[in-house]
Amino acid sequence: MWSLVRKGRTTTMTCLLFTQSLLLTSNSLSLISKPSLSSLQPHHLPISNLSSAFFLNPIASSSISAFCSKPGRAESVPSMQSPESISYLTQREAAEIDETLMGPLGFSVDQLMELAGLSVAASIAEVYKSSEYSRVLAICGPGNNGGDGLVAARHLFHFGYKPVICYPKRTPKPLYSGLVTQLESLSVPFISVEDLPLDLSGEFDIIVDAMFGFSYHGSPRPPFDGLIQMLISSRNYDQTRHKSSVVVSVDIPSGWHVEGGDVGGEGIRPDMLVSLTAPKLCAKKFSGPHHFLGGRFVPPSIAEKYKLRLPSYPGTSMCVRIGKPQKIDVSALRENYISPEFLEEQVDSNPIDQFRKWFDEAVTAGLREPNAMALSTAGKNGKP
Ligand SMILES: NC(=O)C1=CN([C@@H]2O[C@H](COP(=O)(O)OP(=O)(O)OC[C@H]3O[C@@H](n4cnc5c(N)ncnc54)[C@H](OP(=O)(O)O)[C@@H]3O)[C@@H](O)[C@H]2O)[C@@H](O)CC1
Ligand SMILES: [K+]
Repeated sequence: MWSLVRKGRTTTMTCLLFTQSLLLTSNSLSLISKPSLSSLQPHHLPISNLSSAFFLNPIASSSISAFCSKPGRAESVPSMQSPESISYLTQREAAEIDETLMGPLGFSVDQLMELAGLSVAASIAEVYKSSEYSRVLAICGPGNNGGDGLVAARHLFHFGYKPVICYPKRTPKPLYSGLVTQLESLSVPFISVEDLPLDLSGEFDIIVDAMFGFSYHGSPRPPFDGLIQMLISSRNYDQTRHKSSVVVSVDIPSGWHVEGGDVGGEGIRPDMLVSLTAPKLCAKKFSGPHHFLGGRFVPPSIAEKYKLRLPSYPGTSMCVRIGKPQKIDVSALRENYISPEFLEEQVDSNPIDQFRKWFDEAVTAGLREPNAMALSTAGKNGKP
């Protein structure tokens, strides 16, 4: 926010830079609504032709205030999808699609795992910023779900998080040993089950549950039974003393029946579920706040064969939010626009130059659509 104050005058100008729509107004000036300045039609005023009449001359004005949305809120917002309009897979369908992708369709498991893990990391980064949730524990199982966890941890490292890996049942295949080497080369620590702290919430902000995916069956065997219990305890942690770590499940909340969900009612309750390829039936029972879909690699032939109704991914995003929209704490949205006062003498006498300065500042601050703006003015009587 910039504000200009000169005592003894009553005239006011307010300049608002928005991230979405363009609206230019003044007492008697024309009204320009969407689209953004850069794409104005001829009958609209292009930015270079904006007459100084659109801006209150700083010398004649007494007070200028400009507000802009806070930098860093440029989070890409994936589209919401109604759960009813999305297909859910049985365990058999999930395995069949996997086989088709890696058989006749020519994909390799490495490729799909890389995209799956990247989707998981991207989903996490959409919701849990590294500035607040940097300490990540990825608990990885013996199969491909565990591989997704290893890949996600590597991407999270590159996104600025500090991952630690618990990988108790390593699979001696080159794919997995390669993933381990890649993490080791980044000095990402591996921790044994025995060395895990009893209180995971005290040590980690995010726990990535990559133990079991769609091939899980029966009851969890050691050491995963104990690990699942640790995740349940971490969620029940006394939240008055600490913030509890958030649990992000990859494809299936580990221990849940792939189709029936948490049938015993005592399983893990993840905060986030990242379904891969398409959600499995158990995802209908997921009641946490963040359900994402990742694995942007489903060819139309697969979608047609299995009559899959899947959401479209926004832009170039590797993930899309599905299910209910994120609950928003309205009070947390409020931002305090405090900036040093700035004096009329500091304002450029040429309003176009002044505007350019503000525009450059908005670009530098990383605002979304800095070219979208609204300008309003008030007359000498202080009225708009
Ligand atoms: N296109 C796609 O679909 C893609 C899928 N991808 C990912 O692959 C996942 C499926 O992977 P997956 O098939 O390797 O099986 P997964 O669920 O990781 O576990 C198997 C391991 O768990 C073990 N195990 C089973 N039950 C157990 C128990 N009760 N207690 C203990 N252990 C138990 C089992 O051992 P076994 O029972 O055979 O002795 C085996 O070692 C999928 O969910 C997704 O995340 C992406 O990577 C790429 C794209
Ligand atoms: K999982």
